[in-house]
Amino acid sequence: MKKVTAFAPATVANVSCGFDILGFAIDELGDKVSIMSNDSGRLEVKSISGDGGKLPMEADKNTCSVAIQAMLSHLGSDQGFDIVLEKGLPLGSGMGSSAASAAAALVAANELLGAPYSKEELVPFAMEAEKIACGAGHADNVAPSLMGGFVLIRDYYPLDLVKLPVPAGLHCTLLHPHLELKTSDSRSVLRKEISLKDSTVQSGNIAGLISGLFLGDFQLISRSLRDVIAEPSRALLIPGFYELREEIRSIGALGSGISGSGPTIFVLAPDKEIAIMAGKAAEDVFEKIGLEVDVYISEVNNKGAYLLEDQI
Ligand SMILES: Nc1ncnc2c1ncn2[C@@H]1O[C@H](COP(=O)(O)OP(=O)(O)OP(=O)(O)O)[C@@H](O)[C@H]1O
Ligand SMILES: N[C@@H](CCO)C(=O)O
Repeated sequence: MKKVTAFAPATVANVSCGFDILGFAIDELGDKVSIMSNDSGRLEVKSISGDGGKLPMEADKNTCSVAIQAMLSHLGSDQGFDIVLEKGLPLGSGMGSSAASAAAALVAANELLGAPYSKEELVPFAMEAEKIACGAGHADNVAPSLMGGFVLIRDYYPLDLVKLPVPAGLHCTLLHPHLELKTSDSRSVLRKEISLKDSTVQSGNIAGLISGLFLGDFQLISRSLRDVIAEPSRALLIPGFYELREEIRSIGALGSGISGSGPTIFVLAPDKEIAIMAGKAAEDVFEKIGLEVDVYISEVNNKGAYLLEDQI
């Protein structure tokens, strides 16, 4: 039996001003999924490691199998698969953990089926899995995890994805304080209505951020990393958030914000040295609060999910 393994990276969704419409991918950190065809005609999650026993094995609850089922239904296929998931991402961290599982599973299963879909075409199937895990079928984790780089979701109905350029030198520091926040809970604290003024401010910033990526203008990117929609409600759930922001700006980073629905904080930096300094600043701030923090430094991953190895 042929076994195919794929890796899909962690992602930073929202990127401050792009609530539900912008995300980017990170290097190295991510989930691995191996898939093998079976004769049962069913999707069977055979094993999960790295999750502390917390994730569901049921095919209708795991994002790997839910995503593959959406793809098979679209193809009109009743092929069965055995699925093995190796979680590399912490749960409820804000690094797109459920999305990485779905993206890796889709890339592996797509390969076994003869690659009928491009990675962009796999995005809607991964969104079906996000509905199960997060309560909303948002694409700002699954699209960059599959496609790599910065991806803008210009519209959901119909889905319209735009891959954006990544300026040379741009680095990201991910700061993961040891707290767990569920995406569904962090979505429930959001205001349902926003004012005309906030809408204007947010539109200016998202337009500025995207222009900054195209122009490679770090100062414009820095001025645009501001969120008046989700951050004011969610920052209250992350101790030290505003104190860290001050430190981050003072060392020359471009800015910081909540990664996805948190509690991970992302920092954008113009080079690796400042990205490392941001990690040290975070360790100091969180030590004072008594919280442990994991620090990951990465360039923006322009490749997205990929096949690891084929075994016969
Ligand atoms: N393979 C999986 N199958 C089912 N549920 C999963 C899987 N991987 C993660 N989850 C769960 O999905 C839920 C949604 O959170 P997830 O872990 O994706 O959020 P996150 O990592 O905080 O990222 P973000 O805030 O960026 O969406 C969590 O309860 C998590 O335990
Ligand atoms: N855009 C989503 C991302 C969750 O990772 C949210 O902010 O809820």
